[in-house]
Amino acid sequence: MTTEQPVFISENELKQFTDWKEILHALEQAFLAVSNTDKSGSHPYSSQPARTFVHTEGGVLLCMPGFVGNHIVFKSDKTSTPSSTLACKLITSFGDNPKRDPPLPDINGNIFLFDNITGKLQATLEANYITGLRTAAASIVATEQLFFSRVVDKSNLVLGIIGTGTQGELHAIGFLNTQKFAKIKLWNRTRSRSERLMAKLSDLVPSTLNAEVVISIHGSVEECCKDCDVIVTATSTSTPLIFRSFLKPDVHINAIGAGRSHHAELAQDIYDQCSVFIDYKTGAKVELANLKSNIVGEIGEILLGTKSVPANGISVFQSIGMATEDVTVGRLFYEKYKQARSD
Ligand SMILES: NC(=O)C1=CN([C@@H]2O[C@H](COP(=O)(O)OP(=O)(O)OC[C@H]3O[C@@H](n4cnc5c(N)ncnc54)[C@H](O)[C@@H]3O)[C@@H](O)[C@H]2O)C=CC1
Ligand SMILES: O=C(O)C1=NCCCC1
Repeated sequence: MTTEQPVFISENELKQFTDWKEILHALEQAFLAVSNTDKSGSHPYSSQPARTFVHTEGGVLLCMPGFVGNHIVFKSDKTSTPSSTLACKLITSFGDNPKRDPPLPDINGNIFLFDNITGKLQATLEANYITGLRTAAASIVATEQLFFSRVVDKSNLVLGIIGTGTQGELHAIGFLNTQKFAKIKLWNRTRSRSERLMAKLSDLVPSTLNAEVVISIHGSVEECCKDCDVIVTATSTSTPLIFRSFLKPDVHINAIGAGRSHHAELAQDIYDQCSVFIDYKTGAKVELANLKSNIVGEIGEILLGTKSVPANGISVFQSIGMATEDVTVGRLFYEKYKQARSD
């Protein structure tokens, strides 16, 4: 039996292993795993309860356990045999943190990876950066399925980012690295935060798929959403920021922010008319219980071919965030860490 001690993998170590293609693959595996009910086939499968919340005076602690069986860790390794991974993310959200001196992130978390045979802890991974990456990758996979699959003319597409905090930033970077856009439009409640992101993106752009992209900052949500084909909302607002009249008829929205509820960013007149897809039904039963809209299905059901994509109209990916995403992405980063150590 192994006597090895668990390793701790810091944010700085993790950053050098970022590979968007592999992360998108890990997300596809997570989506497939939650929607697949057949353990005997070739697809991954999962065990994942709804996450639990512990509320305190200052914030909330989320406990996110998950297991994914029969998943392929590396897309690029054609010979890799399927793996099974057990993990639990513990993550806090303390809304006053950004106002502290020095400021702290609102969200702070760690992923605990366990040996699938013995149940022993193998690794603790700092999870602020991974949470941002996997949330952005979930939106990118959802956008590929719900938007790019139904769009004929892919030239001159416009992406809008509403909320340029940690999640907004990683979404912008993820989309720049994986999809073609002619323009990226930014809005944030505090303009200086959009300016900071614009400067960062301008430095990154030459090394991405989008060397010619035009980036702009907007003074109102309405102006930012105008002409957008794809929108990301990544704010902690508790009241709606986007109304139907701001939108193109076939826009796709990734709504990821979680203020008082997970569906506060979009007005009811959008939910009255759109097709909503989610990450997992088990979580939606709890966290989207008050959402009045047409929830068509899970992204994994599209990937499995058991649900089809509406040909037109507004599509919304209502991202809750789920443990299986942290399971497959956490395992990918752990394997990359081990490879780097053995080189
Ligand atoms: N769906 C998912 O899987 C995940 C969702 N989240 C949620 O995404 C949201 C953003 O998270 P981070 O970027 O990490 O936080 P952050 O603190 O870096 O950014 C928060 C953003 O929300 C904006 N904001 C806050 N209150 C607002 C209001 N009333 N009106 C307009 N804008 C407002 C801020 O200006 C800032 O741009 C949070 O609600 C968080 O809980 C975070 C991680 C995963
Ligand atoms: O999925 C996650 O991770 C989170 N979702 C909501 C806010 C905290 C982190």
